[in-house]
Amino acid sequence: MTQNKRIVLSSDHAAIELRQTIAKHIEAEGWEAVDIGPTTPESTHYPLHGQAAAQKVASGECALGIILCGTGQGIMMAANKVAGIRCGVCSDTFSARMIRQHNDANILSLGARVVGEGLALDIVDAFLNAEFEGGRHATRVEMIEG
Ligand SMILES: O=C[C@H](O)[C@H](O)[C@H](O)COP(=O)(O)O
Repeated sequence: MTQNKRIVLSSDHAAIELRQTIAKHIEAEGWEAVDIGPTTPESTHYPLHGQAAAQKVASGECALGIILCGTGQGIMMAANKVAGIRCGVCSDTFSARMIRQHNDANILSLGARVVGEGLALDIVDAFLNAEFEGGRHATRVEMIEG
């Protein structure tokens, strides 16, 4: 893993509490949480928050990102529109590990209305602690980038 330990977090209104819990959890594990909100519960638009987090990863300011909405799906779609972003939605730890190892994903998306807190934290740990394997997977990731 890179020396950059900054992990950007963002969500829409559906996932504020879980996002803040994840931020505290990863800080306790030695990562630097860059939580870009929102912090108030008013209804908001997930594309804004997905794209804001994606920009921080694409620019190199943050090494990786964790984004959340109700299902994780809409905010993932928005993040993946930013060049250089590979974001997957995960509801299990195997997928969270594999999107790093095989797909070199740089953002994890979670659905706060899908997974409970305990599982979400395990998924986050699986994602952050996995490493891209390179080799044949690098060839395929380059093909995604076009
Ligand atoms: O993919 C979209 C997300 O799940 C949103 O969090 C969800 O659509 C928000 O729904 P609502 O406005 O009913 O809270």
